[in-house]
Amino acid sequence: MPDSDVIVLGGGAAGLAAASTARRAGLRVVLVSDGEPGGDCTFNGCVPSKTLLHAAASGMSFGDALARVRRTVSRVAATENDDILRQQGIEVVRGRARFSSARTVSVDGRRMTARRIVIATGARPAVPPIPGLDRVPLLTTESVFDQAEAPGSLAVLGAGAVGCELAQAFARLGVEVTVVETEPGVLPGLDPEASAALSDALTEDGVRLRTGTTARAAGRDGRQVRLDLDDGETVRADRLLVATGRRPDTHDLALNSVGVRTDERDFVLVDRHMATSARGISAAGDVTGLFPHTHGAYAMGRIAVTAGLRRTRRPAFEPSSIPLVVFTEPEVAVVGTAEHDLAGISARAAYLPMTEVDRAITAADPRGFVKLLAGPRRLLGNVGGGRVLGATIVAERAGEMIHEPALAMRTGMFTGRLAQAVHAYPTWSLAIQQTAAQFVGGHAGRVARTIRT
Ligand SMILES: Cc1cc2nc3c(=O)[nH]c(=O)nc-3n(C[C@H](O)[C@H](O)[C@H](O)COP(=O)(O)OP(=O)(O)OC[C@H]3O[C@@H](n4cnc5c(N)ncnc54)[C@H](O)[C@@H]3O)c2cc1C
Ligand SMILES: NC(=O)c1ccc[n+]([C@@H]2O[C@H](COP(=O)([O-])OP(=O)(O)OC[C@H]3O[C@@H](n4cnc5c(N)ncnc54)[C@H](O)[C@@H]3O)[C@@H](O)[C@H]2O)c1
Repeated sequence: MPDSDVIVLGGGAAGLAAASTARRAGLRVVLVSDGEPGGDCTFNGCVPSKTLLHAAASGMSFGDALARVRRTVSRVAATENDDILRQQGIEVVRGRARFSSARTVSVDGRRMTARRIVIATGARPAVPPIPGLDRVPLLTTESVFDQAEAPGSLAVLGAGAVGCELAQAFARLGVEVTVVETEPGVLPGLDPEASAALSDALTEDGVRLRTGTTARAAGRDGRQVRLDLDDGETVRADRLLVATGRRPDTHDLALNSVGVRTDERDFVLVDRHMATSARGISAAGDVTGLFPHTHGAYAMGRIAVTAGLRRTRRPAFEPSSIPLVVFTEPEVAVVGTAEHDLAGISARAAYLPMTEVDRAITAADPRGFVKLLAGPRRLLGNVGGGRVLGATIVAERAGEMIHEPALAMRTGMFTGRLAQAVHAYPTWSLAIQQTAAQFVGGHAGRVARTIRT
């Protein structure tokens, strides 16, 4: 008889979701984590970065902003600590886990068995193999929020979500920021217009953007860090933040020994139900590389447990209608497919600049736009304006506005329905109705255009 029904490895968003879902289903659960419950989101990710952005936007000093970050992290951490988990009936074991067999895990010499095991060990910052980088002091998201004093200048390697959010926050806190990004624009992979709009916003905040180039070498110049770029330029800064993506935390789990397959970057391979290649072992969250955001990790953690309990109608992870938000100002929010990924589908795009949205005008920040993409439904074609395939929004409140198109996608709603639903005036969300109206007639002289692929 195994010691428990489920062992969850990792106490981040995915692990906490898996453990509480299993507990609610009446299962005996052990949560093993070598870090505090809450994981990256609470301690190194969403919570400190959003607090820092907010503090920087409200004009706080560097010292006050960092103090606020520490207080906020403690407050959030207090809602999910070991005691609270134990009160829910979850056994918490602190330490680093390793598989001994497909049903056995060892933690510091203690062996535990279970019917099912969920791997939710997350990811860590990945440092690229740039010559000299291993010999300079560098910050990652695991150390950037611990700085006691403001650096005079900061070089940021990578302009993904971390690079853009933290570049804006530090620039607003009075730090001279230079961002170096290999790809031609910031937030590569997203709609190029969103990337351009965010580049403009970061530049307005005083961030120097060096895109389409990378560091070929790193070194020190006195007390400063030096990056020699491919294009011949040299960037010097007091501190260097490496924000070039993540690698899964799988290296010492002994996954091979239990038949859990990983991809070429060591992310755990799973099916739609979060099952790995080894029977009885599931995985969830950043360790799968599927949708590296807290709400995705949480959804995967729940599915990893519930799918294992059912033989029919097993829940599946569907990232295609889950939104993501980059919390810069303006915010960038995305759901579904981007226009450049619509090859082979006869689709239409509707576009509304925020300069034509009264709420944005009254807020004196008409930066950004709403773009909705819609395509024909099977049998019904473009009747009712077609179904929503994706949305990109750049706006002060884009992170709130994106949930309407996300819900439309999730429920297979026609764009005509979004256009028919009377929205309150003057809200940011009214822009969604006005954009959707372009698929079924038009709005203020604008009509949806056919996308040429
Ligand atoms: C700066 C930053 C900002 C972010 N902002 C956002 C945001 O605004 N919104 C959003 O949705 N997402 C954001 N993210 C992403 C989000 O933080 C992650 O997607 C999320 O934390 C992933 O959760 P997880 O449970 O998969 O992994 P983690 O939170 O990394 O948890 C994994 C846990 O497992 C433990 N562990 C690892 N190996 C072992 C082992 N062998 N044995 C025992 N325990 C182990 C680790 O210590 C850790 O506690 C941000 C990330 C960063 C870095
Ligand atoms: N708001 C959010 O939801 C949010 C915020 C922050 C982070 N996150 C998540 O955290 C994770 C880490 O974020 P991230 O921004 O570090 O990773 P990322 O993968 O999103 O972006 C990394 C960027 O670094 C660039 N890059 C890679 N190597 C480089 C090099 N040698 N020189 C210059 N540029 C280089 C890439 O082209 C890319 O643009 C991601 O999964 C992200 O989704 C989410």
